[in-house]
Amino acid sequence: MSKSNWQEAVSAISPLDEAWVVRASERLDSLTKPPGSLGRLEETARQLAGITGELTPDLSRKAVIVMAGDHGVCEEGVSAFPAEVTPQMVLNFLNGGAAVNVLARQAGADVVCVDIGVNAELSHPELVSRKVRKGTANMAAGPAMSREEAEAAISVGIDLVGELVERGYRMFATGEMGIGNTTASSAILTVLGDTDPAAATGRGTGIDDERLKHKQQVISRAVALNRPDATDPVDVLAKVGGLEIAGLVGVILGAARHRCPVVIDGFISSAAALLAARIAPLSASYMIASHLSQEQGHARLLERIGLSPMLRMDMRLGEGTGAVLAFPLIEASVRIMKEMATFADAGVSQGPAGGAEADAVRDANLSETSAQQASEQASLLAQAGHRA
Ligand SMILES: O=C(O)c1ccc[n+]([C@@H]2O[C@H](COP(=O)([O-])O)[C@@H](O)[C@H]2O)c1
Ligand SMILES: Cc1cc2nc[nH]c2cc1C
Repeated sequence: MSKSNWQEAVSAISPLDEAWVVRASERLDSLTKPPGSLGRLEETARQLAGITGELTPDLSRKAVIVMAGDHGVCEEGVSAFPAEVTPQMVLNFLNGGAAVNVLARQAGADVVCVDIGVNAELSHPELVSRKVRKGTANMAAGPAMSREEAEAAISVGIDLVGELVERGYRMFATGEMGIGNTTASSAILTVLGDTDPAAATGRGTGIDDERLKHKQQVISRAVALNRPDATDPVDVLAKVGGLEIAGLVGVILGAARHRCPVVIDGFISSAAALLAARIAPLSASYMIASHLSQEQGHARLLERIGLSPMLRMDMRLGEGTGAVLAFPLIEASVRIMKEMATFADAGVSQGPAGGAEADAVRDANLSETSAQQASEQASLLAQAGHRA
């Protein structure tokens, strides 16, 4: 059987370039600061070098891809908001009035809004119309979609990233809109994260205690009915996932395929990231976790992928809002590499004071620092892929 285009993309994902991680480490240790003192910025600079094969990649052309889809499981009363909010918010994104639009403008990023599975017929000059089907089916009554539909939605994400890379985009953020999609994401965490539905389920748009219990029962019912195979991530996606989640799996795989960093937003995006990491373990090293959502289960999802979030903002909106907030931090790490003076340039003394012996100690420490950090990071990134 010939490979589908998404399987081709998966086979084309390669590991980070370790030689560039080491080069980045050496550069970082030559800059006027104690080694390692810029913490996560340094880690990000090394990761970006390993991803792009450049010390100072130009990531200024960047987009948040907001995948939108409806969820049949809304019939079960699992959300605090009605399903019609999904198409209404799509129009809000297109008109520039949603939170993600504001934060994207602040970060100098473009918002690309995709109809991958909204029930309504939507039309707007800026809308990317790639509907795979009108909404998922209710997973509490049968599979959310067929395997073919899940694969088609993954391909939508991969193809879109390919098109954007052609147009010069070099960094991506994941965003989504779909009333009911925290139910799908919690079901994914339950199955792939081997997690009790109670620990995997949160309040989404803001449900009360009674509805939360009901939502957990709906998830347990959907998992028992569909029996997704935890060793087959595409089966899990088709049976208890969502079209926009599948589209984001494609965005993540596509970014990794094109050696671009992909910034992961909150709970739903992280469910897509866990699926992507299970489909293609190497894709995990291209991910940057932006923030820790308030949604119950998010920390566990990130831990299962081996990611640690950059920010804690007590947000739980989705849309890509947290991911877009992290863009300037990621660009700051490139700027550090580009603009900071080295010890030699600035005539700043490096390491412990006094004598040839101190110099020798310093040199030993420094070379250890570079090599150690680079190899630690390479192995952490490899482990992230391995764990997922
Ligand atoms: O990303 C998150 O962490 C997040 C947490 C809670 C809710 N959301 C957003 O809220 C919607 C899903 O919530 P719900 O309650 O309808 O399942 C969907 O449009 C998401 O973008 C997003
Ligand atoms: C208003 C609204 C905006 C959203 N953005 C993402 N999910 C959302 C859910 C609601 C209800």
